[in-house]
Amino acid sequence: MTELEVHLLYDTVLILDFGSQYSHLITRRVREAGVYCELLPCTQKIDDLHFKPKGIILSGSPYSIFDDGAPHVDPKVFDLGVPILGICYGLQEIARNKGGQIGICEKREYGHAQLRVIKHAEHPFIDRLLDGLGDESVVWMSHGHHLDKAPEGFRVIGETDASTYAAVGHETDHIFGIQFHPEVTHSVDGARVLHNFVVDICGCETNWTMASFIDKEIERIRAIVGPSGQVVGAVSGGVDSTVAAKLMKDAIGDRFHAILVDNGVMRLNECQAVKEILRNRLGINLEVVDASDLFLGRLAGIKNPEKKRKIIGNTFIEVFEKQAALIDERTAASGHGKIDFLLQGTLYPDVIESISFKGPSATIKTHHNVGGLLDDMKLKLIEPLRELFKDEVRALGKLLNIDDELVWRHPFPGPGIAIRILGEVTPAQVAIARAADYIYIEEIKNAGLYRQISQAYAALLPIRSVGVMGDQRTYEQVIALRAVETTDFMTADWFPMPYNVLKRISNRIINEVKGVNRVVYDVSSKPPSTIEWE
Ligand SMILES: Nc1ncnc2c1ncn2[C@@H]1O[C@H](COP(=O)(O)OP(=O)(O)OP(=O)(O)O)[C@@H](O)[C@H]1O
Ligand SMILES: O=c1[nH]c(=O)c2[nH+]cn([C@@H]3O[C@H](COP(=O)(O)O)[C@@H](O)[C@H]3O)c2[nH]1
Ligand SMILES: NC(=O)CC[C@H](N)C(=O)O
Ligand SMILES: [Mg+2]
Repeated sequence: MTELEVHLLYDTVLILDFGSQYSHLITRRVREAGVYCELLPCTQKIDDLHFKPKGIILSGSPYSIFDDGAPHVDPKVFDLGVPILGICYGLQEIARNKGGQIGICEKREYGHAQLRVIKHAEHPFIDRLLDGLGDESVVWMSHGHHLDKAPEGFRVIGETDASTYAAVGHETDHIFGIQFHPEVTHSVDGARVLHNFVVDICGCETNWTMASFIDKEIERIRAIVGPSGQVVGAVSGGVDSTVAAKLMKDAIGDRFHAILVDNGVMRLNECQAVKEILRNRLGINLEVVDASDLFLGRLAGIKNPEKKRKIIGNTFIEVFEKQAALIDERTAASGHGKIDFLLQGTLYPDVIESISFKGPSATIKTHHNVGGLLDDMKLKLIEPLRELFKDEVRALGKLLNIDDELVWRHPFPGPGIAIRILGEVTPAQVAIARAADYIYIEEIKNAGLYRQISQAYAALLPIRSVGVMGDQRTYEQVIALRAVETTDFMTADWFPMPYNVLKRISNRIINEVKGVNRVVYDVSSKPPSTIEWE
């Protein structure tokens, strides 16, 4: 099946990650240039690579190149004969391998710098990297080491006041290094530099578009599933699983079975709404399996967030397995094969996170994870979105004619409202949290702010406070409103909600939701807080 992998269908640039916090951005910028690329840890052995990249980018790194445990690249990258671009630490790594000299900056350079472009009429290939930048360009620097001497054969193509070797290139080996970071928007012509590298230097075709992806992916799914194979998919109504489901439906029609598990902690009216939207607008026959009693029964008495998450994750698996078996029975006479495949909406950030060369990071939260389904099920995975970022998924959704309402939906976690009710999850608490959340989102939409906010929800706190309503003392619970802005959900800023909107929301929640007499607004960023309260 390897001939169907995406990196064999598109010209692919390989980005080797040395742990910089900007490595994902390099990936984003290259894709924005219309070129497909993949991020792998810098420890990737070239002999184990399943494809030949058209070019390689070495990222920056928080390490000092002189550190004992500093990460290093497989020297075989230099034997592949493809263009290489080193960024910051990546440049230093090139120098280390090619015999240059690296030294410690007298003054750590952090922030903006003026790059002066140096042209070489007699060496036209190296001029390509900074082509179109004019004589000078503002770049962004973040380093404490720099080159004291470039390796043999490298010429300076750009300098700043503090860095003599701000950009270097090798005319015949096609190896380049830059001390600045082209991937951050503070480098004004950064996107142009990366475009120059992947297109004009590596010669990649700029055909990575979501339109071409659709055709290739549908073909790929058909080849994998075969003419009679059947597929089940866990579909939540979230944008990822909806887009994945639409692709699958377009590829194999009614041999795809979408299942939404009602775990009793979905948003108000959510299951029915999702079912109707998916059926009426996308032609996907989604089956809602009501397992709310099972989930709520198992959650009874549980206060610990991690326990809640695990119970919900495991129960999902159980319900899902049972359902797949039922579908097999039901379709036994259809002439279709048995269900062999499980559709997942895994995105590239999930994949990237699990490949870091530093190994897995500390567990902050156990994300309910469909991946867990696999241990017990013999189903093989199909993950059409595995190579995509969330904004690419949204673009894909639009091309697949999925409504804006679905495409721009705020993400909703699998464990749902259970991790937004602090303390014990009971049907009564679910009802309060749901009602408050519904009003909150409705008012955000009324105010025209839904798209500006990346994710918003109401959390129900387990504490009571004193209030006065109709001259009576009340002693009731607190709703905490959360709204964040983020692109990647790894970091997030709290959203500056206009006061008049807050006022309306607070009024409505206190008046309309029984059991709540106080509303507060969460002004914490991630980090150090997280988006969900549990
Ligand atoms: N209630 C549910 N029923 C069936 N599958 C679910 C349910 N909740 C989550 N899933 C599965 O878990 C996967 C991961 O959930 P996740 O919330 O990350 O993605 P999503 O719901 O598709 O999109 P979004 O991130 O926008 O909410 C989903 O793609 C879906 O396959
Ligand atoms: O499908 C999911 N299953 C989970 O278990 C889960 N936990 C958190 N989230 C979502 O992940 C993003 C980051 O959330 P945190 O800042 O709370 O970790 C936010 O978008 C959260 O809603 C989940 N999604
Ligand atoms: N941003 C970077 O890649 C920094 C590389 C290295 N840590 C230095 O300080 O020079
Ligand atoms: Mg979701």
